[in-house]
Amino acid sequence: MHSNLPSGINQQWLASEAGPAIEVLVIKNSWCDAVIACQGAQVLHYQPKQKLPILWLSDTNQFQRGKAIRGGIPLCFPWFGKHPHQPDLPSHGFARQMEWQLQQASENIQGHHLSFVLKDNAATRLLWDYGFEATMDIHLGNQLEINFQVHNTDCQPFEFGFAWHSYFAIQDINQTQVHGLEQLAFLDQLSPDGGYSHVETQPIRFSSETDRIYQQAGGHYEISSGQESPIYIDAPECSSVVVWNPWAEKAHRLGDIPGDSWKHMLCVECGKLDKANVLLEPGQTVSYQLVLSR
Ligand SMILES: O=P(O)(O)OC[C@H]1O[C@@H](O)[C@H](O)[C@@H](O)[C@@H]1O
Repeated sequence: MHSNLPSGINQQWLASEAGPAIEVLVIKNSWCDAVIACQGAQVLHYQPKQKLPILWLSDTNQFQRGKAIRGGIPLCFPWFGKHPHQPDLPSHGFARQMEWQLQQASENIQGHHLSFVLKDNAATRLLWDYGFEATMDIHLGNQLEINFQVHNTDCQPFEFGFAWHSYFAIQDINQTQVHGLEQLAFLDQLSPDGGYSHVETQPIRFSSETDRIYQQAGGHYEISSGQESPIYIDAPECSSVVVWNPWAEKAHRLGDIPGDSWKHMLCVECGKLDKANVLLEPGQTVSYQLVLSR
């Protein structure tokens, strides 16, 4: 229970039949409406005033503590995708399944500001045996700004990968385009040939399952879909971008993408991953920023 939350923030619990509920902070200010889960410090909803929501969130989430929430902005950390040596470890790391501590919540004329921290503990040590402190600073104003910081508190270096696995709300995948990744080599995760040998000259359009990793991304992208106003994504320090839509068949295999809801979601995931993983020396800190607007 958090005492002294500033006005405009309400603490709520998302009920789960499967066990303890998930704590969320519901924010309303003159700029936006938003919902943030303390599990994963995960933004679940962000809607600038007079505009459509920017993020997609599954209707069928069970909000079961310790289980990844499908939608919003889960953070993949300290690895992306399958663990490189131990495939039985959780996909996309453990940060999205863990409870982050709310350290600070404040309000000013530009909106609300929340600061969450996750430090190594017995559970993280079992999965990744390093001392670390990760901070997620979230500003909820006329744009959504997230600053992610990793500090190495260990006495040895470690390597990590991360991505904001953002699920964007789109009108129709068949009418959607992503601008900003033209002319860049990408790894097609669905193609058996491997390697960063694929390049497209036009904005990305979608007509089947798509799962691509770009490693030399420029940091500025735009998603346009039908008549809706575009979504702008800025992540200047993130050279890796994953573009993912599961299409019908994989959506039905995965949890929490019911019916044709896969047509209304698109993941554009900014971070540093795979061959762009970050090596952090003891005592060092690195930080990355993500800004979303519409
Ligand atoms: O179901 P998860 O673990 O959230 O992962 C969803 C997807 O995440 C994407 O980032 C990957 O590129 C996909 O291959 C994967 O299927």
